[in-house]
Amino acid sequence: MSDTILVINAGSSSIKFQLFAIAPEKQLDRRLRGQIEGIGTRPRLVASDATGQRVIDKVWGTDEVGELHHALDRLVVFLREYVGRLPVAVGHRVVHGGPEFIEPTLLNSRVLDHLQRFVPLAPLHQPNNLAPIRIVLERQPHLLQVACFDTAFHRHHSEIADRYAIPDRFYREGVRRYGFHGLSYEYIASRIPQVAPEIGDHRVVVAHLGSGASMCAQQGGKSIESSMGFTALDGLPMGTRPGQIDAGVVLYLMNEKGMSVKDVEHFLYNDCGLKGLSGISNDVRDLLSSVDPRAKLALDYFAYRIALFGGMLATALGGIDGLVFTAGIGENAPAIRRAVVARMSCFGIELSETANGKNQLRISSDASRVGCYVVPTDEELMIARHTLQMLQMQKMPKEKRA
Ligand SMILES: Nc1ncnc2c1ncn2[C@@H]1O[C@H](COP(=O)(O)OP(=O)(O)O)[C@@H](O)[C@H]1O
Ligand SMILES: CC(=O)OP(=O)(O)O
Ligand SMILES: [Mg+2]
Repeated sequence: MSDTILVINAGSSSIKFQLFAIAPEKQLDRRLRGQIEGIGTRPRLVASDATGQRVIDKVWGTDEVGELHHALDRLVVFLREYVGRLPVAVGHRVVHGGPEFIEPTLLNSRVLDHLQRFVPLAPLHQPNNLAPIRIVLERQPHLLQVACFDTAFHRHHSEIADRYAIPDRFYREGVRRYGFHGLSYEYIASRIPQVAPEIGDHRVVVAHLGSGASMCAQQGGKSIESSMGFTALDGLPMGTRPGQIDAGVVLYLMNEKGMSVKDVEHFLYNDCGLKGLSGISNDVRDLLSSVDPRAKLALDYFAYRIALFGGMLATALGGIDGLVFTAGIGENAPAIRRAVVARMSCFGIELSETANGKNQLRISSDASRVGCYVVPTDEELMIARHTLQMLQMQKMPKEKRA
């Protein structure tokens, strides 16, 4: 059997994983993809093989898999039974790389300690991203592990895009507009020449709409600007996060409502966004099927803000030639895409109702000046590509490494 690369994308309540075989010509062959979702609520492991055939579907009680490390233990047992042998490398999604980590990085305990410092900047993600790295380091210290950062793809933004209007000393210590979902955007950038050659090197706005949501202005496969900033709280409203909010609201909550720093942090990461606004759910599927006017308000707000940020990013690019939707909502919710594009019609974007209704790759009408697309993202494949590159670099003699 060929060597394999295991990819782990540990989120706030799920662990997504994929296993890739390294084919002889150094191609990546997907062998297994799955996730443990509902950790702490309804823990369930599902995985499928390369043909899409389910190889496991297992449910546990919350008393058995209440926390991330329980889920990791279960994942190790499953992989040991199903795959039988160790991968040659493990690639991880790490949400925050701070100012220093601008490319995929080989992991060791020193790097891990450094990444631990960014936990306060991504409290929902970073601890869960780092937990599996620590476990592998403890149990298999010689196994090559690579951290791939959500922030890295945006690290070449211009200085003007990277700053807040605060004194320079804060910028120097790392208070910057990082941007996130970079692995997803990097993957989409790699797909655009194949799926939409007509927008090739032009000005593209990509909307990654999942549990977390953000948008990215790209040109020539590079990120120019992002809707997110220092943390993954900024920009678009999300399932449970408010997106852009006046800092004065935070001061009000603390000064007038007596909320502590921890209270405010919990509130902003868990109780706002679509969930807070609707009072119903953070899941777009629930809101779309609800007749409650608060669900409609939340969805209208979501589409309105996506269109507003679309305008902002089009300005950063000096115009727009393509609009791409991706991630859970972007790939599967025609009604959201319709509402966004209706608000962006001033840019010359028009949908084909039929194509949009079927989640087709190209969803703009023939008359549309701007091409509009649905491109499924694959953060795990992007991580596997980076990990393979790192593996190959490690095999090179030291003097030949870049
Ligand atoms: N068919 C669908 N229609 C509308 N929204 C959907 C659909 N399928 C998934 N979603 C939305 O996608 C979100 C998850 O997106 P995903 O990209 O998987 O997020 P993450 O990777 O950040 O957990 C869910 O919260 C849900 O609202
Ligand atoms: C950065 C971020 O918001 O990630 P996710 O969408 O996985 O929550
Ligand atoms: Mg995600």
